[in-house]
Amino acid sequence: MALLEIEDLEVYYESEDGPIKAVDGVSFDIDAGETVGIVGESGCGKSTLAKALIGILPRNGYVNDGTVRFDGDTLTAMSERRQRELRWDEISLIAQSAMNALDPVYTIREQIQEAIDAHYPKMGRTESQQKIDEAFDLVGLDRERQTDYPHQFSGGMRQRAMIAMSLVLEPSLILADEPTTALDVIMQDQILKRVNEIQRESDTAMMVITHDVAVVAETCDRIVVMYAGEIAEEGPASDIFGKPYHPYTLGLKSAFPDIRRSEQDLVSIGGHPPDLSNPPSGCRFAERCPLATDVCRETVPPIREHGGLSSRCHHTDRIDSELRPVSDKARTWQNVAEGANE
Ligand SMILES: Nc1ncnc2c1ncn2[C@@H]1O[C@H](COP(=O)(O)OP(=O)(O)OP(=O)(O)O)[C@@H](O)[C@H]1O
Repeated sequence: MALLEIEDLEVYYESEDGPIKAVDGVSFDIDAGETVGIVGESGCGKSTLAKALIGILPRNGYVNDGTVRFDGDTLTAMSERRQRELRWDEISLIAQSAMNALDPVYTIREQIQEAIDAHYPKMGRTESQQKIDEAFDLVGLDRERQTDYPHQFSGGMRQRAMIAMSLVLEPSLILADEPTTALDVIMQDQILKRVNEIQRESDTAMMVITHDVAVVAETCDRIVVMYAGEIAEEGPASDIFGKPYHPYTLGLKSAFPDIRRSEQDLVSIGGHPPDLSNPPSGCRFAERCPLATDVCRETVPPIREHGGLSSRCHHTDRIDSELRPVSDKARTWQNVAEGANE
């Protein structure tokens, strides 16, 4: 049994134009100790998915259908109170705004101590101090800085402190929503690798949410690529980055600079994701896809398997010959938006 099982999950937002289908029929599992990356452009439903998993959707958001099981318990059938308890005990969120979540009037140590007190009210001071020291060591922060206030920390250090705070509580699952957005690339890489090591030592599962595929390339075991509320493609990280079979993944991959290659076109996928209150009836990516034909615009694509990959595309058989060779050229993606392949 997987630690987290998501089955046909639908998470919608109420709006004047009808429900916004931010997550629309998403299914995947995360095993204990596994790191799964959720990637996709802004607005594809990544944060909504994370918020639904731990029951912190905004007032107009709701789980329309589907189930989420955590360690065998069905989260989607639980009261919000029970979900909250579980969230504190077992699932920890490192949110986009984590860096700013520290309270300016308390020292870092006091804030971590408070989190420990809330979770483990019976733990003595010596043990909790030991845990804080260990957590500081793990994220590479100097123990002597525990008595600093947040403003004495740089952005990167504040983020490390937040990660230390979530690790001290020993969750079984860490949800990291754009955990390193505000940091430079080298720092991002260092922190994620460190969290990765810690997580492997303790068998903690992790779900990393990001729009930057490079961030998750080395740290994740498996990648789920989301587009317009659906899973476009999923599979082992090595295949997703090495040889994906969904046009969107190819575009996304080319849109991020590869530091190992010196000469590279700056690629951006032309056009915009569809309106999620009225998504297209066929493939949601068709309008921006260089391979799209009539069948894509009319019929929901089947899920095709290529090795370990599952790709929701009508034309996976044309990827190798037609798209892969030109996927890193800017014009491949620009022409579509300009209607050149109609
Ligand atoms: N409170 C809300 N009310 C209505 N629609 C919302 C709300 N929050 C998000 N949405 C919509 O739901 C869709 C998915 O948004 P979500 O924030 O989950 O995407 P995302 O992939 O996490 O984007 P980002 O990377 O920018 O955070 C978008 O179309 C967004 O406009």
